[in-house]
Amino acid sequence: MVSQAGTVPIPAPIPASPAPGSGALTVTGSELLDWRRRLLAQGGAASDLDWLLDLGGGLRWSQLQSLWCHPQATLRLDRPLEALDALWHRHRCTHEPLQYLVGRCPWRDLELPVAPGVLIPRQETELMVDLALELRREAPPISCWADLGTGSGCLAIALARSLPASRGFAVEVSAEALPQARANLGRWDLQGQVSLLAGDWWQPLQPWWGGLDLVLSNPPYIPSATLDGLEPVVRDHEPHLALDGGPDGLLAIRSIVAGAVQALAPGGLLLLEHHHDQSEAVGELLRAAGLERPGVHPDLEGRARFASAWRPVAQ
Ligand SMILES: C[S@@+](CC[C@H](N)C(=O)[O-])C[C@H]1O[C@@H](n2cnc3c(N)ncnc32)[C@H](O)[C@@H]1O
Repeated sequence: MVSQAGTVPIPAPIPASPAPGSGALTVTGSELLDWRRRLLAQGGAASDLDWLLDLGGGLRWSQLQSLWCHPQATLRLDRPLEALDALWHRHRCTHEPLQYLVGRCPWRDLELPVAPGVLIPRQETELMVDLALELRREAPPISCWADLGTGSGCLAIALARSLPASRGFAVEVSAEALPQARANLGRWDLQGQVSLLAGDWWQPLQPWWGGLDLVLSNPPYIPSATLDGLEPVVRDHEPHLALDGGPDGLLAIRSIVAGAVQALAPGGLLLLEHHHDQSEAVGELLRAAGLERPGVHPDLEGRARFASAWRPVAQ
């Protein structure tokens, strides 16, 4: 929308990382559209560049669209075009994910700080929180839960915000991810509600074994041999500890499922994300471990991407 004064209102504040480079923060619509045209002529996807303009420059997509009709409007960016240019160039040359370059990733209703060494939270994972709450709708209230392999802390933060009266645990083994998860939990003021525990899957949760009403995990599940075939933006920059699920992709899932009967509370729920072709194998692991009512849940494209199962109440 263009204001009376002909200035496109840029909503505030991208919590600004200091803008690299120098240059004017105020540009006209036509300057910006020329700049965009020039960059795209050199290659790259328009959707990626517009993402950078949004998250890196503070220019929402709808505001960009309005410039086609109002190229004379002036607007204020969070970073000068020279700095955005430099980030785009770096992304195109090195395949570094834009999320790492701007230091943030939109996920559910959050803008999560992310950095190399931490998995960039994925869209499909957004579904896990609502799925878990829906599955538990008829069950007793959740008082204690855990997120295994918390990475940026995305699932733990979203779950804690949805269940403010609960106690949560976020487990992570990566020395690079732990400080990011700690900072992100602090950013949403959740340190008192969610304890961040360093270690291997269930091990740091030992004092709470038998008392966890809900455990979520998006573990590494990509078969090792497949990693080389991933897009360079993922393969060369995201942490393999977060991706590599061993020879058949099920190494981490096996460990998590194996500990679930002991660690979940009676009647507790385990919910896992997995690769699109692992649904059957994960279901078998859940049944073989003594969990009951295994469930298969689709992502937004209808592919089976989540598995759930319950610890029997009487055991
Ligand atoms: C696929 S990522 C998920 C991160 C985050 N939960 C998300 O959904 O974006 C898997 C996470 O598990 C962590 N991880 C790998 N092995 C682990 C282990 N043995 N114990 C605890 N966490 C582990 C990785 O460091 C990574 O952060």
